[in-house]
Amino acid sequence: MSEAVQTLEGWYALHDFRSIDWQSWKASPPELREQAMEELEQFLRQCAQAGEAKTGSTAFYSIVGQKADIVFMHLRETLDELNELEANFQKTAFADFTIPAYSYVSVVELSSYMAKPGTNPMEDPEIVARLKPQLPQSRHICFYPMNKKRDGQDNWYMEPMERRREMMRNHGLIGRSYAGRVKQIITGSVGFDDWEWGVTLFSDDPLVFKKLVYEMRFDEASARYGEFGGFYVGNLLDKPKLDRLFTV
Ligand code: VOV
Repeated sequence: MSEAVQTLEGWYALHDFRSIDWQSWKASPPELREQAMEELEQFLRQCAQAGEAKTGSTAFYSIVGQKADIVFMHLRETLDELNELEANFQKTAFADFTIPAYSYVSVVELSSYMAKPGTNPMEDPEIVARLKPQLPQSRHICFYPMNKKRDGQDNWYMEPMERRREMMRNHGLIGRSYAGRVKQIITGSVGFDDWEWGVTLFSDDPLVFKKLVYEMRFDEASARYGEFGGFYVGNLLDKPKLDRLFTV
């Protein structure tokens, strides 16, 4: 049996994608829409408080295309808190105008392929910060789930540790060449959701997503072993954009 890589886990993650029921939104009286927006903004303020208290982080983006209209990405200490957040949102008047489109449950993960031997990673503030990250306010988000293949000769899980380490080293080198232009949050979802990892990328330039993902397609870890689910891409929903989006 190949040796399983040790992983470090941080905050739990929920990606909550919603579509807007535009027909109901347009047909509802202005007071109800106003109330719904107020309750959404209150929910977002509560989410922001977790960021200020460093007990979690939430990102809120609109989604381009028909897969969904908005996404909340929540990071929290426990699955219970994620459940509470879901319920708190459902209780808002705004949620009545949304239709669940997709969700993804995972946990922020770092694997130890690149770990320095003989050190305790949890004593490294940089590692702790990566396990419990504050989500950036970048202009764009890109999310997709992925697997490492188990198919005949192309079985990631049958590769010896040293081979996998080498491939992850090359993967990391490509990633590092995008430093400062993109932030990646890799969340593990084995046992939690339908794919093995969630990949969430943040950047101010959406073309960086395309170029990075494309370049990685030629790298062995992705070229031979990567399997990918649907891609969701979107734009930061700040207050002016939120108001514009829902004004009818
Ligand atoms: C944007 C930059 C970037 C950088 C710097 C980077 C670096 C690294 C390092 C150093 C490591 C290994 C240690 C760790 O930190 O876990 C990883 C790990 C991982 N990655 Fe990565 N990755 C990036 C970006 C990045 C992207 C864009 C993707 C999607 C791949 C694609 O083809 O679409 C990805 C995937 C992953 C996955 C699924 C894992 C876990 C694999 C496992 O078997 O455990 N990743 N990644």
